[in-house]
Amino acid sequence: MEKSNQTKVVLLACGSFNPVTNMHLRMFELARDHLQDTGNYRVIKGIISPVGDGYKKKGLIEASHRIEMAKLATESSDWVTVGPWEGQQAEWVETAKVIRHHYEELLAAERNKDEVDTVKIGKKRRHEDRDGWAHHGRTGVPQLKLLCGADVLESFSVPNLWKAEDIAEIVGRFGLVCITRAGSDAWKFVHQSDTLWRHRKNIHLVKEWVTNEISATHVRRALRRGQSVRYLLPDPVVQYIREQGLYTAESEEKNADVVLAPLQKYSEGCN
Ligand SMILES: Nc1ncnc2c1ncn2[C@@H]1O[C@H](COP(=O)(O)OP(=O)(O)OP(=O)(O)O)[C@@H](O)[C@H]1O
Ligand SMILES: NC(=O)c1ccc[n+]([C@@H]2O[C@H](COP(=O)(O)O)[C@@H](O)[C@H]2O)c1
Ligand SMILES: [Zn+2]
Repeated sequence: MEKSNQTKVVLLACGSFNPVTNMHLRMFELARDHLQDTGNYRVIKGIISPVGDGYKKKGLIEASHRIEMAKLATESSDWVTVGPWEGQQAEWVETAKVIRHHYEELLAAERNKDEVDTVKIGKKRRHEDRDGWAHHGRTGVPQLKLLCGADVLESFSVPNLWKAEDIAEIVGRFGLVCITRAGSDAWKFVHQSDTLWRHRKNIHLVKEWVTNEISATHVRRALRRGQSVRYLLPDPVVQYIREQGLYTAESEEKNADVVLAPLQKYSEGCN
């Protein structure tokens, strides 16, 4: 039941989605259950944001295909949608920037809703927290949280992959919901990082008890070998891959000799 003191939340998942799998969709369901079980949150929307081609990950096929597959995969969901903006950018976009973009969209939508409602406009407050990030005190604006798997959380410590200030902004200003597996050391990881520990109240670790090892890498491998991927991906996605002839030995070699965009950017010291 909806309570007035519940915080509305939108979940944003950034990743390759090369292709989107049933596990990616499960992440959203697990995260929503976890947040709503606390009694403090109401999850109103989920957004899948496939990364742009500029990310240069090995085997990454065109964003237009990955966006289309994500749209087909979410046709059956009444709350998870696709955010195509990131995938449409020519250059790779840092995740913190992607979150900011979606937060601006939420604010704009809320502004449109109560533009003429002077009572609500009267409630508008802009305040800054202890880290200096502006928050909009308007009651209607949902929180936007990044949804990811434990591998992304653990990648925070890979040298030259993430900027420290981006990590601080993601966990400090927005918040993180992370799907972990039984036996995963995500809590230890949070404990060992001063930034993550400082913002631990904004980090929700969701334990997945029924472990599911579906990975896009496995799916691409099976497709190259002409094996069935049915029930690993939603049927419309399987059909699209077949129709378009996606995921071949050739596509797996894309970007084989290129450095991943963030590593390129941050190792050059031009951040
Ligand atoms: N089995 C899983 N359990 C928890 N999170 C997962 C799982 N698979 C993917 N994720 C998460 O889904 C998001 C998108 O990941 P990504 O597109 O890399 O999928 P993937 O299946 O890991 O693909 P790949 O094998 O190409 O790395 C990331 O946040 C990742 O951590
Ligand atoms: N510094 C950063 O903002 C940064 C670094 C590495 C990966 N990422 C993002 O994390 C996601 C990881 O996706 P994959 O697990 O498919 O590689 C992508 O959306 C990528 O853009 C962001
Ligand atoms: Zn991955």
